[in-house]
Amino acid sequence: MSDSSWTRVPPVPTTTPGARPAVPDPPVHTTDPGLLRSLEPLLRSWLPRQRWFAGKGLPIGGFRLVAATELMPPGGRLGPLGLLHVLVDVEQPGRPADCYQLLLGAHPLLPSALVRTALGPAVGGPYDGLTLYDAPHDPRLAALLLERLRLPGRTGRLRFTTEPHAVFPPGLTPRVSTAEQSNTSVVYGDAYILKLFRRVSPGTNPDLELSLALAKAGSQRVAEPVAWFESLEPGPGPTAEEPTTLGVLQRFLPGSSDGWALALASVAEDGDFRSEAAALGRATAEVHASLAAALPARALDGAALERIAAGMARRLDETAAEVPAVRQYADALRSAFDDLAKLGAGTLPGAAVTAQRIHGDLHLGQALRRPGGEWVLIDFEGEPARPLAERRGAAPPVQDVAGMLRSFDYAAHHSGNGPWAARHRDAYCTGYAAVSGTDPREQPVLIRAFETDKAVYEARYEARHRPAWLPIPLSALARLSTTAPR
Ligand SMILES: Nc1ncnc2c1ncn2[C@@H]1O[C@H](COP(=O)(O)OP(=O)(O)O)[C@@H](O)[C@H]1O
Ligand SMILES: O=P(O)(O)O[C@H]1O[C@H](CO)[C@@H](O[C@H]2O[C@H](CO)[C@@H](O)[C@H](O)[C@H]2O)[C@H](O)[C@H]1O
Repeated sequence: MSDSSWTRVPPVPTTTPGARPAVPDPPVHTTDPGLLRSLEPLLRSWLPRQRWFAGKGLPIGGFRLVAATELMPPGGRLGPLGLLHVLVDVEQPGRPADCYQLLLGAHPLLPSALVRTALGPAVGGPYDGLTLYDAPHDPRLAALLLERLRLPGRTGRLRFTTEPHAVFPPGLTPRVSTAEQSNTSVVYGDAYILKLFRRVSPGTNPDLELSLALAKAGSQRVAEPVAWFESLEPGPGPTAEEPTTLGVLQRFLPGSSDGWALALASVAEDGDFRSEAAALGRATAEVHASLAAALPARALDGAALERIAAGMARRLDETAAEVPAVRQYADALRSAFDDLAKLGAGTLPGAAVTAQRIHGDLHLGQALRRPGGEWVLIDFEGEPARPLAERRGAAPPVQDVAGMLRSFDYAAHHSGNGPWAARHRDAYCTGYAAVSGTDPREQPVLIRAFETDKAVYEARYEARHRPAWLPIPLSALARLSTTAPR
């Protein structure tokens, strides 16, 4: 992203529901090195404590202010009343700089409800003497963000887009979602949910791209995006001209339960969740069909399959180097990827494989069951650890199926009921096959390779974030290392 800038903008005008007044004239950009100097000591201590901070355990080398923009309430003035929007690059040894989105409030004296969200008092710079805190937790500033989202247009280098039919009623009470998350979400009056991406990559986030494509195709399997905002700061590489997605406001699905919670409840009572699992399989296949129709899809040639297999083998090697417990299985697991490459080379038989846009990180927690029983898929971001270009590429849909099969295994092993997994994995595949016409169980080489790749990813994820859960993917790797495809 480009030179540092600090943007102070005029107040957002008051609006009435449905009205779309123009956004004020372009604001003034100023460079203020004092701002970064005052933020630095606070960020050094606060950032590593955030769940979404990717570089945990590594020292922070330095910061680079990408952009700072102050959003103002109607009639507001700078300082305690505004919301400071910051994009900052964080440099750490051994990894490319990560760009984080911060939304900060500043106040001389924090109310007790906000104390735990404090970064600390700023010393020097434009906020000297004010305590900075995480703005999404402040209902006043969260409401200000929603107010800004209802007005399409630019504020500095931030661009706000609103779907023409979206009408936000006034007075929606904001609350930060307590779900364990990679990002931060604010729920407004059980009507909308605003997901604020924390670690941002230049370009369009697939969560916006895919849920918008599905909604525009009339799919009922997605929560419709109604507004979003982006940074117009140019980024490096091929997406330099594309805006960077920062936040997406979607319809909230009240009364829905996530698949992980439902599955855990079923495992605990050794219950029968098979009709729900089959419905989820059907929903997955419907989403795949809609994505294949809306966005490019193609048949994969042998060389492409061999490249996919090589990528899986590389990730296995990287994971074995990072997670010692994986090493004992590595040689045996490589056979899964060798078989996939042989499928590509034509020395193992198998049906043609297509690639298309997919969910990319499908698991039970990414499926919401509405009160009427219909499943909706959320969070189309892909695996957060993969580069954006890879997450936006086409991939075989069996990758999503494998992700969900892993999730049934997770739910069962989490509560020590292995047989539950087998029954529900079968039911999910039956549902998927009924709609797609392709039964994943009849593609043993493909499913074993993708399941292995996912379990390898999970081993690294758990080692980094939840070491106590590492035995779950390890037990899958043990199974997959001895299971030849059926
Ligand atoms: N449209 C929605 N309606 C209701 N709840 C939602 C909706 N979208 C997300 N959620 C809730 O918010 C949680 C986090 O959303 P998600 O998109 O998975 O964020 P993250 O990428 O940060 O993990 C979900 O587990 C779900 O409980
Ligand atoms: O939902 P996220 O996009 O943050 O996905 C990441 O975190 C998930 C855990 O919250 C992780 O999923 C793994 O644990 C789940 C149970 O908590 C399980 O259902 C999944 O099958 C398992 O992969 C996901 O891998 C990670 O990308």
